[in-house]
Amino acid sequence: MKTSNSQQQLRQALRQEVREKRQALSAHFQQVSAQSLIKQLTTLKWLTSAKKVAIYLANDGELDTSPFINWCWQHAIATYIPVLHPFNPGHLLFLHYHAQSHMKENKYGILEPILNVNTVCPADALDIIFTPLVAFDNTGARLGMGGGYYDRTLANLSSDKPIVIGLAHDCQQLNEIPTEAWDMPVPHIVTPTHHYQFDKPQL
Ligand SMILES: Nc1nc2c(c(=O)[nH]1)N(C=O)[C@@H](CNc1ccc(C(=O)N[C@@H](CCC(=O)O)C(=O)O)cc1)CN2
Ligand SMILES: Nc1ncnc2c1ncn2[C@@H]1O[C@H](COP(=O)(O)OP(=O)(O)OP(=O)(O)O)[C@@H](O)[C@H]1O
Repeated sequence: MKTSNSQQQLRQALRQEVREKRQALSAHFQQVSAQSLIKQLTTLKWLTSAKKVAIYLANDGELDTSPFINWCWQHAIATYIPVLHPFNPGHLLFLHYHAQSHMKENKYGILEPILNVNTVCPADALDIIFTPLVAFDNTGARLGMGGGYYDRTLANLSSDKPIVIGLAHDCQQLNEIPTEAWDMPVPHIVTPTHHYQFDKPQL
């Protein structure tokens, strides 16, 4: 797909700016934010009936999800973590993640469970997909790390079943993200202080 170089440069500059902001957050702020995130998420009605959720392990100053993952385990909710697809570049698999999971670093230095086809969950079979993101705006536009992994995952969902919820620090909100045709907006963003809900655009 053809897109202007200046728009790509702007997106790259916004990514860099927000990544630097979140990398600069203190360990204490990260801890407090992770606890506030649990408070926000546990009020969501979808969590009451959820059995399988996709989540991520924080990297690069992302909002720390580990206390929430523990909360899920205590409430019999199975957690799944993105693993870079071994044969299908740009795609993700979601693998069961539990206290005994054997982990290794992927090419980006992010921990992921060692591949085991028996513990893969198809994205459509998840109840909730919590996505990482670099920046979001007040229309629900989402800018990721630049690999297109979640754009592909969300574009390939064949049902409306998984609820898609982006997770971010408040400082990751921007006034406007210049979007591309392939960008998949998210209907919900949860931060430590807010739950933003975006309406589907009218066709
Ligand atoms: N915690 C977490 N896990 C995740 C994601 C994420 O955003 N956060 N992803 C969401 O998609 C996928 C990984 N996507 C990523 C894409 C680019 C880079 C990255 O660091 N890119 C470098 C260039 C690295 C290289 O190519 O050598 C860069 O942009 O500087 C990291 C993760 C799957 N797992
Ligand atoms: N559904 C798709 N099918 C094919 N290519 C795609 C799709 N979605 C995104 N891409 C490609 O992926 C590349 C990266 O896209 P983009 O910069 O928007 O990623 P991102 O949203 O920042 O990353 P992520 O989704 O992993 O968080 C682009 O070259 C884009 O063309």
